[in-house]
Amino acid sequence: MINVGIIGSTGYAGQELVRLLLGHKEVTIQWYGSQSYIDKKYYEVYGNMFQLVEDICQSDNIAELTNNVDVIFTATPQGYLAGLLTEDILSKVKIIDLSADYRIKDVKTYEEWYQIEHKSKSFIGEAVYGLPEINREKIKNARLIANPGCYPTCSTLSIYPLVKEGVIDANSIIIDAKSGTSGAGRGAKINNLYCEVNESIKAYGVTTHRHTPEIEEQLGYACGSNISIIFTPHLVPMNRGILITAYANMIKQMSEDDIKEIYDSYYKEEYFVRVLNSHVCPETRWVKGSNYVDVNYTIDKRTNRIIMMGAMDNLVKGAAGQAVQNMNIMFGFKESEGLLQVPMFP
Ligand SMILES: NC(=O)C1=CN([C@@H]2O[C@H](COP(=O)(O)OP(=O)(O)OC[C@H]3O[C@@H](n4cnc5c(N)ncnc54)[C@H](OP(=O)(O)O)[C@@H]3O)[C@@H](O)[C@H]2O)C=CC1
Ligand SMILES: CC(=O)N[C@@H](CCC(=O)OP(=O)(O)O)C(=O)O
Repeated sequence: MINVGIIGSTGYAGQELVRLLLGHKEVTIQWYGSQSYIDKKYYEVYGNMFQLVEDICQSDNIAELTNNVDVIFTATPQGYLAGLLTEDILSKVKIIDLSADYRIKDVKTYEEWYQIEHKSKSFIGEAVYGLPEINREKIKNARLIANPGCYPTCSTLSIYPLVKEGVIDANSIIIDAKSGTSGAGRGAKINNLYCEVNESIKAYGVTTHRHTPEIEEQLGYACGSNISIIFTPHLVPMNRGILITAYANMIKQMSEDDIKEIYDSYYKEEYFVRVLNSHVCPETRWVKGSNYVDVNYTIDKRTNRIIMMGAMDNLVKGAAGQAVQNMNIMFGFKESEGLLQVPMFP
């Protein structure tokens, strides 16, 4: 058994970590960290935890936490972990950070897109980008995991094999993405009120969304050069879910069967990536509450483009589920431990 602390346990990603870890055989949650609910019972913040969690929310005393747990999840705003991380902390405990603090290797790019100064640049090089399907070996021995963003997880897993195999021109990629509102967190913001979101759909962060450089970096590794893509997210009136539809020019002529072989070769051993049957389009409703990413593609022969699609739950594979998957790999547990939830429908 290992002991776990969650800083930011009262946010949407944090509560999803609690939900998943309560069903994990190898884990005890020792620390329910919070900023606004200190000394309140956790179930008073999240009623679904009534009679399941008796613990109270605690302040983020990282020194005490470090001495009492084996791994800390930080499900906190951008810049929080970077502001307090030290070698002393990392020498005692493993950290899985759900924010973007250590995802982008080039600090200038990070500071430009996030508009904040990075407070602990020296750890950026060491952090491992926690996308198990691509970086599993590096994750095994990591002390610090940069858990990928929600849109980047869905986008990278949907597109990566075709960039890596040189089937598409990576610079021609256009990603149209949609997210449910839990992606924006639990904090009160006018833009996320019911009347502002319900029965409407809008693009946001057009040309400026901070996930653009993260996706470019990961797909850039696949093709071995710096790339520029277009990434446009949309906010849709649903609680959970991300759908991406990506377009790119084909530079290798291949049949749909050939493409299928490529996807299968990358993902047939990957429990959490489901390559759907021919021409079945991924849907958020078929992955909700689970750690699956459903992917598929179609060739548009008229334009010589390929359309790649992916769907997943932003709070599970897009955040907490992926974080637990990373923890399982780091501690040598079965990778799917605590993550076998069947998608919930309706
Ligand atoms: N929501 C999503 O789909 C995804 C989120 N993430 C990332 O996870 C992180 C958390 O996101 P999310 O759960 O949505 O956000 P929320 O706003 O729902 O939660 C934020 C959490 O951080 C705590 N917190 C806020 N400010 C501070 C602070 N200054 N010091 C310590 N704790 C603080 C809050 O405490 P309290 O509640 O007590 O105020 C809360 O527990 C972010 O970095 C986000 O980018 C990653 C992938 C997907
Ligand atoms: C709908 C919505 O607002 N989504 C958030 C992305 C989700 C998130 O929290 O960002 P990370 O995945 O980088 O941690 C956004 O666009 O900023």
